[in-house]
Amino acid sequence: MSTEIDVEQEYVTMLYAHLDELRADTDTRLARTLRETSSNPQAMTQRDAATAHYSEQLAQYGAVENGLCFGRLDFADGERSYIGRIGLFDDEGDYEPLLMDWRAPASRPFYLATAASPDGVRRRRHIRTSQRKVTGLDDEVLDLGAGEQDVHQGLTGEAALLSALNASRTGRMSDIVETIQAEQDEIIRSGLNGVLVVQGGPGTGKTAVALHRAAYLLYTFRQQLSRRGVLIIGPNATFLKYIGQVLPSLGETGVLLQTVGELYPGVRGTRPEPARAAEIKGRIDMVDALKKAVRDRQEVPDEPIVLTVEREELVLDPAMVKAARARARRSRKPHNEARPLFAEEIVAALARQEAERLGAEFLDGDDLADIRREMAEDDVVQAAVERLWPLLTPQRFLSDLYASADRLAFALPHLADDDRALLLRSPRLGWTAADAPLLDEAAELLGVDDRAERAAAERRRRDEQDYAQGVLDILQMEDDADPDILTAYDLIDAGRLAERHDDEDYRTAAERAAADRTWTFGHVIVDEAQELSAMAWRVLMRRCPSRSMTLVGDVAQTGALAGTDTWAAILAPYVADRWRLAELTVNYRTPAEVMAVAADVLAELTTDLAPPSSVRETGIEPWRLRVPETELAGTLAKLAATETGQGTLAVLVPESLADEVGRAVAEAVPDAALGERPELESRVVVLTVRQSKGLEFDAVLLAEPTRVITESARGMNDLYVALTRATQRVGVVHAADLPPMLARLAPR
Ligand SMILES: Nc1ncnc2c1ncn2[C@@H]1O[C@H](COP(=O)(O)OP(=O)(O)OP(=O)(O)O)[C@@H](O)[C@H]1O
Repeated sequence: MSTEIDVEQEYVTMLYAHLDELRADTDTRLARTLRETSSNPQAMTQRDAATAHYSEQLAQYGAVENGLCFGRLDFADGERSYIGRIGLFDDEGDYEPLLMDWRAPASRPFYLATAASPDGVRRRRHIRTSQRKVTGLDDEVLDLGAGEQDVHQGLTGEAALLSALNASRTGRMSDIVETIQAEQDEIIRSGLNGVLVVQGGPGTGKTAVALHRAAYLLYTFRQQLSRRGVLIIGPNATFLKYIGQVLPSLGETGVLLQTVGELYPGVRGTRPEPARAAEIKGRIDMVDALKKAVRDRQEVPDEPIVLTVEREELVLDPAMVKAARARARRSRKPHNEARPLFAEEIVAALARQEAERLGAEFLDGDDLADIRREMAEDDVVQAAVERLWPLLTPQRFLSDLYASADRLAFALPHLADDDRALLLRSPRLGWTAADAPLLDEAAELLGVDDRAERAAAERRRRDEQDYAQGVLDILQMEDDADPDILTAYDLIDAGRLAERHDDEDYRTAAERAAADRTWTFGHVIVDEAQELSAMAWRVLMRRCPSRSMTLVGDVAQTGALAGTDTWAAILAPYVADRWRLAELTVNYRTPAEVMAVAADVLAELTTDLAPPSSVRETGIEPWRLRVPETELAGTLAKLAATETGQGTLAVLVPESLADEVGRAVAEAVPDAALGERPELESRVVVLTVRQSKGLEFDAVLLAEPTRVITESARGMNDLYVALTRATQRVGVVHAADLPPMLARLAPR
C-alpha cells in the first residue's frame, strides 16, 4: 500500500523530470546559439543577448534544485495545488500549472490561510525534501474548528517553522520561502510605489523579508524593474556575503548588492576611521561645507600674475580674474561645467591686451579671433586657468580638502579644532565608507565637462548612421525588384535604425548600474537602514527619484553615531510624512530566555519600543561568569575551544579587547576566524560587537558588557545587538561589575 510520502514522492519526481527537461532544452538552445557565427553586428548583439538569457535561465534552474517543491494546498472544493520555488507548467494539453511559483497570487493562501480564516483551504501541507527525496510531511487541517491555530501567535506551518528555526546555522543566511509568516507576507507583497519602512526588533526577519520582497517585486513587476534594476544596501561586506546566497536560491540574480562605501562607482570605501569622524562626514552640514570648498577652488590671486605668452609678457590682474569668476558663477553651472566660461573670459581679456599691444586699430575681426584661438591653446594660459579654476574630479577635490588644514577651516569654520583634525589626512590613504556619499555630493557640485565625450559620441552616432544607411541601401537594391512590396525604407529610416542599435546594451541592469553614478533604480531596499547618515540618504534619494523604496531596520539597534533614532527624521526632507510604516513583532531567532535579558536592556534604552516576542523557548538560561581581568581572554578562548554544542559560535568583544581575545582564541582554536573580514562559515568566529550587526550564530560568548556600553555613545544599542545574535545559547564573561540591567543572567 502506498503511503502519503510515496504519493508525494511520485509527484515530486515528476516535477524534477520536468525541470531536467527544461534544463536540457535550454542547454541545447545555448549550445546552438554559441555555435552561431555572423559578421553582422546586429546579429552578434542578438546572439549575446540570447546567450545571456539562456545562461541566466540555466542558473535559475540550478538554483531551485534544492527544495524545488515544498508545499501543497488542498481546497475545500477538491482542487489542489503545489507550491515551489518556480512555476512549472504542463506543456502538453492546457498548459496546466504543475507547480505554482511562491510569488504568484494563487500561492498566497499557503502563507495566510488560518483555521479562523481558511480562505477555501482545507489542508496545508509542508513537504520536506532532501535533494530529490521526500523525507517528511507536516499537515495542518484548517477546517477542524476555528481558533485552534491561534496558540503561538497564529504561526503558519508551525512544525516546519520550528524545525527551520532550530536548525544549526551555517554562517550563510538561507531563504525562508517555505515558512514565511503572515505579518511578513503582508510586507513582502506590499505595493511597489512609495516608501515603506519596516520597523522590527532583532530577529523578526527584517533582512529575510527585505530579500524576499526584492524577489517578489522582480517577479511581479518584471517589465518595470528589469530595466532599471533593484539596489539593496547592506551595512558591510561581511553582511553582504552572509546574505549573498538568498536571492540566487530564489532564482534571482539581477539585484545589485552594495554597501554605502561602494555607492560611488570606482571607489571602495573600506578604510576604518574613528566613529566620530564618520559621524561628522555624515552630517547634513557637509552639503554647505562642500559648496564652500568648491568655491574655495575658484581663486582670485592677491597679486597680478605675469604670463609670458609667445615671449611677450601679459598680465592677469586680480580684477580681471574676479570679473571672469563672477561671470562663470552667474551661469549657476557646476564647477567643471562653468570652467569653460571662466576660461573664455580669461582668454578674451588676455586677447584684448595682446590686441592693444599690437595696435587694435590695425586688426580686423578675423585677426582677433585668431589671437583668441592661439591664446586659448597656449600652454601658459591653460596652466593659469588650471591654477585659478582647476578641473576637478570628486576624488581629487576631496583628497585636496582632507589634506589641507586651511581648506578644511574655510569649509567648516564652525567645527571645533579637534573635530576638524579628525578629517585631516594624507591623500595617499584610502577612502572610508563615509567618504562615498561625499564623493557623490562632490560629483553633483563639480559636474562633468563632458564636451569631448559628447563630441566623440556624436561621431560614433554618425558612423552608426552611415553604416545603417549602407544596410538600408543594400536592402533597397534587393527590394527594387518588386515595387509593390513594402520596403525597409518605408518602415524605418537610417537614424532610427542606428538608434535601435544604440539601445542594445546587453549588460544586465545591475552591471550597468554599478558602473554609472547617475543610474536611477526601479526600487531601492536598505537593510539596517537606521545606520545611514544624512549624507548617505541624499545619495540614495538621488538614485531613486521615484521614491519606490523599502527601508528595513530597528531604531533601537542604531550603532553608527550618524545613524537615526527616528524614521520620521530621516524621511521628512524627502517625502514629508508620505511613507508607510509596517511593524514586525515576532522574534524568530532569539529564544525567550535570551530575549528576556535583552528586553531589560531595551527598557533602559527606550520606552517607545516593545521587545519582539520570541516564538520558542530552549530551556537554556543565559549565564554569566566573573573572572579576574587578566584571565578574561584566556577564559573566553578555553570556553570557545570546549563549547560542545552544535553549529556556530561567535565570541563578541568590545573594540578594545578585539586583538587580545582574538589572539587567545586563535591559539586555542586554530581554525577560528577573526579580523576585518572573517570567514563566517568557520565554527568559531571572533567579532567586535559592531561587526556582528545583522548576523546570527547558534551560540554567543559576550566579553565585558560594561566596556561595550562605555566605548561608544551608542554603547547600549550595541549591547542590545550583541545579546540578540544567538539562536540557542548565550554566556557573558566579565571582569568588571555588570550593570544592574543584566541581573537576570544566571551565575555559571
Ligand atoms: N518565517 C520564517 N521562517 C523561518 N525562519 C525565519 C522566518 N523569519 C525569520 N526567520 C529566521 O530568523 C532569523 C532572523 O532573521 P533576520 O536576520 O532576517 O532578522 P532581522 O530582523 O534582520 O534581525 P536583526 O535586526 O537582529 O539583524 C534568520 O535566521 C531567519 O532565517
